[in-house]
Amino acid sequence: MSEQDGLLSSRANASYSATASPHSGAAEAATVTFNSVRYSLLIRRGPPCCFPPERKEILLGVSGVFQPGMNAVLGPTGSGKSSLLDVIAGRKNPQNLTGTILINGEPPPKNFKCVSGYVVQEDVVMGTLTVRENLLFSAALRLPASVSRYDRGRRVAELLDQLGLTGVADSRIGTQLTRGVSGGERRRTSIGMELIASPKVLFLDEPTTGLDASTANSVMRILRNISRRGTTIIFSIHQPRYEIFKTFDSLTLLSKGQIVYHGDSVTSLDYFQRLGYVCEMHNNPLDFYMDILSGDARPTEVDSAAVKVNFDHQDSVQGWLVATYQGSEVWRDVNARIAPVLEAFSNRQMRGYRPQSTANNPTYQTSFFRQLAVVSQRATKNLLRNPQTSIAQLVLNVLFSVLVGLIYLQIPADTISGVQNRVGVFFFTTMNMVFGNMGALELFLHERTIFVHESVSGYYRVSVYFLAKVFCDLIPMRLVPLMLYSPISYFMIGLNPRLDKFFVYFLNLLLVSMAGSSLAFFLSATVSVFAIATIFLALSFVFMMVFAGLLVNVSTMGEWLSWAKYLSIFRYSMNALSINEMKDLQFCNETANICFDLGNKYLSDQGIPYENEIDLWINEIALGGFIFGFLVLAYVQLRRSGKFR
Ligand SMILES: Nc1ncnc2c1ncn2[C@@H]1O[C@H](COP(=O)(O)OP(=O)(O)OP(=O)(O)O)[C@@H](O)[C@H]1O
Repeated sequence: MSEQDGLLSSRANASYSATASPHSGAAEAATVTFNSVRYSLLIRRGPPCCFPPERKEILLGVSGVFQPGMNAVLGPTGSGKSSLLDVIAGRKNPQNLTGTILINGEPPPKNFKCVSGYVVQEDVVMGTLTVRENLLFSAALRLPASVSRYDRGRRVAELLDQLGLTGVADSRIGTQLTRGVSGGERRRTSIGMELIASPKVLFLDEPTTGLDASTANSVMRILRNISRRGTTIIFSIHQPRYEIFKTFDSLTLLSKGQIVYHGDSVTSLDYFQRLGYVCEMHNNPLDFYMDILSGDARPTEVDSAAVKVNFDHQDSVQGWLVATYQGSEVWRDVNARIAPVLEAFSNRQMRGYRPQSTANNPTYQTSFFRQLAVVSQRATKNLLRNPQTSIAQLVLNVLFSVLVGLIYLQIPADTISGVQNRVGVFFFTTMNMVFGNMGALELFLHERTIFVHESVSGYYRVSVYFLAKVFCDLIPMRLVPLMLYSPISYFMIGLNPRLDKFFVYFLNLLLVSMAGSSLAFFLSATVSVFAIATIFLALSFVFMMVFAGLLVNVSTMGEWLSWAKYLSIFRYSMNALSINEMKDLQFCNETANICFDLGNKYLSDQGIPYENEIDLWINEIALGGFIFGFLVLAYVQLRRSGKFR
């Protein structure tokens, strides 16, 4: 078996079987074996023209075994702790990986990301929901559909109790604007969301970062209790205190992507003592290890192998520590545990064994429609508990409709101002509909970390999140305000009183508003910095506005530039509104008592086709095309961002 095959067949196949845990009381447990895992990335240091991409090695052939219990991964910042966790958890692009990862001697199943738990460093709990609601959300999506609502509630109550969260179960988590539960309670909620489905392997990326010493201690004690029920807990951690060190079963020390120690945490002190490093009595061993890795601590007795080491030079110390570890008893012991597992797997493969395909196994615990219901419910709750933006949108629309109604109040169809006022009102209204959508940029940007985490962890399909978010935005933020804006403005202005004309006006405003917001959704799913997304959106709108037909007559534009009119949602909207109102409209000079066919003349002068019924609808179809196109692009971008961490 090639190493590549071993690891990456892991992605392709197999459900993973359970073996008895070395820990008492564990009915099912998982032992993670990894061998020669290399992870590298192509990094570009400048513009593609001048800087070819360079390969950066992040993990340089690391091997080890994580058993049920508390497995700590430590190392200086940038040593590759998070990368190691992500790689084992199947959250990195397999194209950048080589090596073997086995769970209980089998390649991890394709849906390993969904059946294991991963608590990320960032906050990924919904701030507007309570602690209990967040856990219920996870339970509704991560437990099989066959588990009843009652049982889900019970499981959540059990977890709240286990994590010491019962007292704050009905408190909101809190957002940037409103204070909620404490940092420790928030972190425990994140852990609870991952524990819902009782994963056999739980990964935690720096679970104590940002917590005070006693909260960090209580989080680690909880994790230790969970590990004693047979869960393999693998976590990275930064400079924990001694109390926390005592909760570890195994310790992995990483330095620049290489392992300098992987074994029992208790005997780690003896190991370093044998290298000549003596930890003073009151020194925290983990602080001491960090000092060793950085070269700040020196062996008190330097043996012959270490004579050539330049202890003033970190790379020299690191190279010596790695080499010493690879020649040590500790490594031989690790290797003795890895080798039979690899051999057994390789023998099975040679005998023609192919891991059971999971291609037909459901990756998600729940159906598309159930996911849609649960995610939409959360999005609606979020909106109702954070109503400022939707109320502002509604109020602004009413204010603008009254304003535009007062400015253009009951416009007459006279020869002097009739055409100008109508064109003015269409431009103003279209501009209002398009620029009123700048807020839609928040849609995917705001919750990106939560979405990436939940999508990678298999809470729901990307399409579910996309549909839930889009509908929960379009209905309250675009459709409802428009239902007030359209009748107020239309009838105050005094446009054609025919009901069918009003409906075309309403439909057109809805389409142009949706087209503008769809472009905003696309940018929101593509760009991760709000300010940059705003600049792109504003520039696109201004570009489209120039070709609307009011600021410049597009029929007189040079051919080299006139194609741009087809990219303007302003133009389609202006054309449709103009045809709807002006076609066959007579403009009269009351003093001379004479009427002119100025409506048709205006349309002809602007090069707007209007004679056939379809001429109006082509504009609405084009707006529909923009909506569809931008939504598809937004979905594709969302899929891309929700694949790997
Ligand atoms: N996507 C990436 N692009 C560029 N460099 C990366 C990327 N991911 C990781 N690295 C680099 O790989 C190295 C290891 O990163 P990793 O996040 O795994 O370290 P870490 O030990 O977890 O650090 P920290 O303790 O600061 O979280 C770092 O030098 C980091 O800059």
